[in-house]
Amino acid sequence: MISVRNVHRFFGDKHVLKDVSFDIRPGLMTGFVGGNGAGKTTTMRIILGVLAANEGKVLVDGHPISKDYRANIGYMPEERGLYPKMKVIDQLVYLGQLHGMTAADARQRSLELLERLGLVGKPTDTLESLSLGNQQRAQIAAALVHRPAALILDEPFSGLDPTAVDATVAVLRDVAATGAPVLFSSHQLDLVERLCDELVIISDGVIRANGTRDALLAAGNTGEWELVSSADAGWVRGVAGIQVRDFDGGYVRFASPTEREANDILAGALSRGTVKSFGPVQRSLHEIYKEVTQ
Ligand SMILES: Nc1ncnc2c1ncn2[C@@H]1O[C@H](COP(=O)(O)OP(=O)(O)OP(=O)(O)O)[C@@H](O)[C@H]1O
Repeated sequence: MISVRNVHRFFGDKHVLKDVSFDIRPGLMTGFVGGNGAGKTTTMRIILGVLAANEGKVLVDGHPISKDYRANIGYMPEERGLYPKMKVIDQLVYLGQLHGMTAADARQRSLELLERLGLVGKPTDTLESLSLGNQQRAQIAAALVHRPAALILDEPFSGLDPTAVDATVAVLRDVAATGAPVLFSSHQLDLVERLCDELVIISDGVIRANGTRDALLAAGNTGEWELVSSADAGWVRGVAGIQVRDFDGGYVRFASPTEREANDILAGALSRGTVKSFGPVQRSLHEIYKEVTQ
């Protein structure tokens, strides 16, 4: 597990990371979410050691992160790192060799990654001759070629089409399944909600929320329920203890003191007709994000 502990960072007198602490657990995908300038890239650079913290530390399994561990992290930097004029396959093999792989192993792994990531184009194409989305796939392959022990990816999904997102997620999940901690930053909350196991929300250099995605979404429970039935749902307005918030024909949205009373409404609807849908109203990650970052 990678742990960021009480990290502060200043640029001049600008305090851009304020007591930042969170964990990146092995085997899981952790989404790092925050608006422009929130501090995501700065935090990632500090984990990688390309930037120093003014205060605080980065630990791996409770010990200060070592040079060797850092060298073995698969990193996709914000500024991307590949050479535009060099052939994609040559760069990947070169990066693999820098990490101690044989040329043959690096080539095999690179070709396998490019195929899995669905690179449209030839591995022998230069980076600059590829479309932006395909360049992005090559950059992702570059972070993965040496079978890293951990992954830190700055906006890996930006510019990818939905098919490429799915292919990338499948590959990242495979890396996580080897026990690697995986951290990725993103502005795309819908993607983060779908993809990550854990979430860290940062704004203005402060961690605003942190935990499993399911726990964060559950905390977004509103105590309200929605029901869509074939019969008119007007009768719900007469049920003691239930507050109807919205009502239109077979649709009703109501607040219920407990799940039990909400289920009684479901039973009542079933006795009057068929039920198309029923369930708690949950706030989206987008709504939770807006609330905690305000
Ligand atoms: N080298 C630097 N010198 C001065 N200020 C910097 C430097 N790097 C980052 N900052 C400032 O630190 C703050 C955090 O920036 P950072 O790049 O970490 O944010 P971010 O969350 O990654 O944003 P984005 O989503 O826009 O990439 C910003 O106010 C930025 O201007």
